[in-house]
Amino acid sequence: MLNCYGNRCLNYTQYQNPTFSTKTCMPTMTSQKGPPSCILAVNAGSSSLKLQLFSVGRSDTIASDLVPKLLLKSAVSNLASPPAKFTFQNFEKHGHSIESQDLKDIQSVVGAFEFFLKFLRKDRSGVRESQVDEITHICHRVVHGGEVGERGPLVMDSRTLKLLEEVISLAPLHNGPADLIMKAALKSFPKATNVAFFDSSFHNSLPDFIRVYPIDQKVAKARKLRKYGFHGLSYHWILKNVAGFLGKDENETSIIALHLGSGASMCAIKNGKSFDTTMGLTPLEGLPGGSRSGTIDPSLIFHYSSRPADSDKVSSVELSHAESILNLSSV
Ligand SMILES: Nc1ncnc2c1ncn2[C@@H]1O[C@H](COP(=O)(O)OP(=O)(O)O)[C@@H](O)[C@H]1O
Ligand SMILES: CC(=O)OP(=O)(O)O
Ligand SMILES: [Mg+2]
Repeated sequence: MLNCYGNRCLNYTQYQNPTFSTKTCMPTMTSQKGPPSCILAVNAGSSSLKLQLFSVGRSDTIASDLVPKLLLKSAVSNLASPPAKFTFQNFEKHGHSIESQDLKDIQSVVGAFEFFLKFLRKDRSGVRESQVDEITHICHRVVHGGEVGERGPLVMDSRTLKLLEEVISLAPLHNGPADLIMKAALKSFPKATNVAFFDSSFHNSLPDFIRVYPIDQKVAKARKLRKYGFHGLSYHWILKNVAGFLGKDENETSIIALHLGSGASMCAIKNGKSFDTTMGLTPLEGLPGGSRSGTIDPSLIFHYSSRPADSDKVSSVELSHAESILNLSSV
């Protein structure tokens, strides 16, 4: 799969349907329509949009292997602290010079994606029209996969988009924009296969005693309230590179990894699998981030939004009810 966290691709296995290995969360991609020609990788984060375009060719050594070649790298960053900044680097253009400009009117990752698509087709981008038309696959980083994304990547169509809409409320800062970007991509590239790769899939190895919150289990099960964990694509990339650096197999590599960006988390990786991570049901839990509190006393929210000392407010009743849910119902 292609990873937009680094400027190199990790591995590219043949694209079969896609199925995937639950062990590594890496997909094997088969296409009914034949091998991919150009792949666009899209990483929508909370403060930036990062994009890379690859062409895919046959390996010189093993004919059946497909090798991606990085053609361009682009980003719109600073979305959480405007003005947004656009960068674009075409590796096929002489000098590989980076184009850079402030985008005063772009405030969202969806706006950034639309700007990128327009720029791609401009002469200035140096990207041939035929290359854009050859985009056969678009790989999207999607933060929350909920239960449908547990086993790995999904080809996006109206049915899978609908399934994913159910988890938007669990990661509104990320999944909402990703949903809009996937819809825009399906519209702009109707012939391309769109695949969602989930940050949460890497953590499907969490042991039950970590995954389960100490709350009423009937409610927890019915509403799928449990630890999911995120930044998994980044953690897999870190794992792969650390294992490579140490000359070990991934399943013999145990590390504590930190992803420190606009969203921040930590992950304990034991023998190549996520064992514990700081983010939970949503990307709010754990370390504080660029625009989020991270873990706070769960009662704080009720005290923050109500004033229990004001006797004339009913909110004090609501407050004690809310706290009793957290206290008594957790037993
Ligand atoms: N070299 C750096 N030094 C300090 N902070 C950085 C550096 N690189 C990135 N950051 C921080 O990370 C943020 C971007 O985080 P990132 O995770 O890449 O984006 P996103 O949250 O959109 O995925 C920036 O807003 C900045 O605060
Ligand atoms: C999951 C998450 O927090 O992602 P990001 O760092 O891109 O905001
Ligand atoms: Mg990020």
